[in-house]
Amino acid sequence: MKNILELKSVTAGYDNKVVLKDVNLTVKENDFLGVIGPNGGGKTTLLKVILGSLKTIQGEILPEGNDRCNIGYLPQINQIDNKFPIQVKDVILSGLMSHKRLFGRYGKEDKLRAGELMTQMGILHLRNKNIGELSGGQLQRVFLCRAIISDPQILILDEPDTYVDSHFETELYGVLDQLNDHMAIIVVSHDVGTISSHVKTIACVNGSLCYHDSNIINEEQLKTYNCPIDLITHGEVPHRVLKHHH
Ligand SMILES: Nc1ncnc2c1ncn2[C@@H]1O[C@H](COP(=O)(O)OP(=O)(O)OP(=O)(O)O)[C@@H](O)[C@H]1O
Repeated sequence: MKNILELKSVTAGYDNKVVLKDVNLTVKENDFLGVIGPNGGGKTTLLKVILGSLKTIQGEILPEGNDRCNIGYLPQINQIDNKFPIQVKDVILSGLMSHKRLFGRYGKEDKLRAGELMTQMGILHLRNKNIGELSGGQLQRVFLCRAIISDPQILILDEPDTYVDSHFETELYGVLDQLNDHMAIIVVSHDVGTISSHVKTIACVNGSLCYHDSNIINEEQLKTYNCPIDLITHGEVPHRVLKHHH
């Protein structure tokens, strides 16, 4: 399987504060990586580095610059400004913006693709609504369509299970399983249990990054990875932290 993104000895942070130290990570085609870790451990910082919105202090990311792979990104829903008066269909099409020349218009095919995705996510009836009128789960679906409309090589989701009902959560992971046939997926979650049965491998981020080449991980391993279980699960600690991948 081909490597599509590599982080080599990356150190990153803000001003003089180092948040991630000496991080190594390789993403291959068809990877489905779950990123877990305690609050403030650096999960979002890792995503910013991968997305190129935060410069590294040290280390390198391959491929460099313009050769960087195409990445689709679903931000945390609470970071989205839904007061901005924009319609659902235009939000989804805006996922193609960086692929269009400046002032490039969306073509017929782009609009058809947006329609297909909205149908797939069950939100076609919302296409002319302003995003401010949507529920958290509906907004999540809209931004997922936006993230995948350009058919990226890697899809990154930051806490996609927040603000969604359990029905959509199951549906979401069903959609992700399908997408994983032709794109790598990185999903950040606080909740080990939720992502457990869907990811193929796991990275624990708590200042450093420990890669676990399996979706089954136990409490002991989490401790050695500097990822204390009590900090990353809500409520009861499950006996078996992660289930088998089906
Ligand atoms: N823009 C910023 N400027 C300065 N410090 C920041 C900035 N963003 C994050 N930090 C700090 O970096 C550390 C890691 O934050 P980050 O958001 O990456 O963690 P996280 O693992 O995603 O946390 P959470 O699970 O709470 O979302 C925290 O101590 C945070 O306060």
